[in-house]
Amino acid sequence: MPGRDIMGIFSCLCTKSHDTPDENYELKMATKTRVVLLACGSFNPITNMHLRMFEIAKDSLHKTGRFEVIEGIVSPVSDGYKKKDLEPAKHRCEMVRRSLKTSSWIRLDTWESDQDTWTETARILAHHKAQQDSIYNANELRPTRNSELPAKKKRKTNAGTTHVSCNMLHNQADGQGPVQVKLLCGGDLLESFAVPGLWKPADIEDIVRNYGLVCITREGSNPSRFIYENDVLSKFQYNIHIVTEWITNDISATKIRRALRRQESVKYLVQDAVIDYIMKNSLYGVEVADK
Ligand SMILES: Nc1ncnc2c1ncn2[C@@H]1O[C@H](COP(=O)(O)OP(=O)(O)OP(=O)(O)O)[C@@H](O)[C@H]1O
Ligand SMILES: NC(=O)c1ccc[n+]([C@@H]2O[C@H](COP(=O)(O)O)[C@@H](O)[C@H]2O)c1
Ligand SMILES: [Zn+2]
Repeated sequence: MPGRDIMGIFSCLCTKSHDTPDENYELKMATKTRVVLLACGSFNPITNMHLRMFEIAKDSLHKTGRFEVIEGIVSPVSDGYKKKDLEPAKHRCEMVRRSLKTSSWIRLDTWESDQDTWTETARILAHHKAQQDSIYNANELRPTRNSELPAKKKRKTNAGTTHVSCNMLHNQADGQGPVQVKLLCGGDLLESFAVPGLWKPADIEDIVRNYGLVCITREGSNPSRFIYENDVLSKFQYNIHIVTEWITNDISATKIRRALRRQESVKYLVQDAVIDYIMKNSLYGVEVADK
């Protein structure tokens, strides 16, 4: 008789009994989904608000009691994005790297910025999901060929069939399920989904259906209303986590670049290590006094 998993979603034919909740049932129900937060953007340059975004999102996901955020990834867009005033990726990445020196859980990933051409965000998510899955498979899944299973666990399967789905089921039930990679963004990025021709409808659906979004409110955006007005986003609303940032801070990279161009201070708006780097490399039109 097919087993019944604790969430009522999966079933399998293995020897483990799913029919009666075991003594670890409550524990299993409390098991958290591990999440990697992926932020895509220009980071031109990275600001304190980009960094805050990760902290706010992590707190909010943890408060649900359902998620454990295990890593944050900053993925700067490649030079192929060709946005106005975009500094070369090597500079943007170096500023990200330096600004993350004080974080124990957020890291720079240069896979996207290393590409010669611009890459759609759905492809970036797919890349990082594949990375996570390969770690998961190597460390935890360890697919067992049916022939290697202990005799009492052998089942009638096609000879040599890999016992993956069943192992996966148990790993999930044991809380060791695959890591989810969610797109972390501000309200403006979410609302850019409505800009004609900017995002493929299939990519939008892929992102919200297969990955999930964590969206931080931002001055001038109303993510809840935006989702309400969009059929696809409404359908997958369960996979979109909106976080209201009450300590509002309207830092934007555009404003930072403007201030720098005008030789105004940006101290306490971006990390000191980033300011140092901007000064040393005369980025964003900064004129260095002793030059
Ligand atoms: N103040 C903020 N509040 C919430 N989200 C933000 C904020 N600043 C940036 N983000 C988010 O960070 C991600 C990367 O954004 P991006 O690099 O475009 O920064 P930006 O400040 O919007 O820069 P620019 O002004 O050059 O567009 C996006 O998802 C964006 O919505
Ligand atoms: N179709 C898409 O996948 C698509 C379209 C527009 C922007 N984006 C991404 O959104 C981010 C926007 O960053 P900016 O706000 O700095 O332009 C970038 O990472 C960019 O690659 C993706
Ligand atoms: Zn932006």
